[in-house]
Amino acid sequence: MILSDSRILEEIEKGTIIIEPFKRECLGTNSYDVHLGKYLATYKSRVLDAKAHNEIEHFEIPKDGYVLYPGTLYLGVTVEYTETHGHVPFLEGKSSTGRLGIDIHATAGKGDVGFCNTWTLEISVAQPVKIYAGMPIGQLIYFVVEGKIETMYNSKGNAKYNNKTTRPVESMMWKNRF
Ligand SMILES: Nc1ccn([C@H]2C[C@H](O)[C@@H](COP(=O)(O)OP(=O)(O)OP(=O)(O)O)O2)c(=O)n1
Repeated sequence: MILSDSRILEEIEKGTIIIEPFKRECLGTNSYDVHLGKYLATYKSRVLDAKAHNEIEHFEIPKDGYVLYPGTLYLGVTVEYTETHGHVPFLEGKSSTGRLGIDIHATAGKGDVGFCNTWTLEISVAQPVKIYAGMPIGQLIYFVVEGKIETMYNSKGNAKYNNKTTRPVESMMWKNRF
């Protein structure tokens, strides 16, 4: 089950869903629109190593926009900081971004119960496209979770992406033992 607009509002009232900043006009029928933050990042190395800590460099999107090109993975970040304490948040694209050939996640759309942070976007594009800080970039939807949560994401010793930030965060795969 996906939360409706009125249920999302109820959860916000209770404090079990936090979206900052929150604007009523960004609330859709059963989703909330999130926006592209001003920081982007790319990996320093062209060849990434899944066992290594691949470093990124951050840069700001200029006021008059920044052109993204195919063949490069850009890490972006939502303007919105979110907390979700009782539901499973999912980050989805928007039809309007998809129609511009912009993918906002490579494989991960699901969030965890207890995730408290801005969302890192794994951006790739089908053809060159200019993007702007503050543009609508995706939407959050909230699923009802079935069953008791034993380990909330925010208390999990190995939660890798819960350190509050306004910048995109690189892959922390290197922290996994494999
Ligand atoms: N495009 C996405 C998808 C998810 N997340 C956030 C919300 C999730 O709660 C958190 C962790 O996502 P995953 O569980 O998919 O990531 P991992 O399994 O790699 O990390 P961990 O071991 O920390 O769970 O990252 C994000 O910022 N951007």
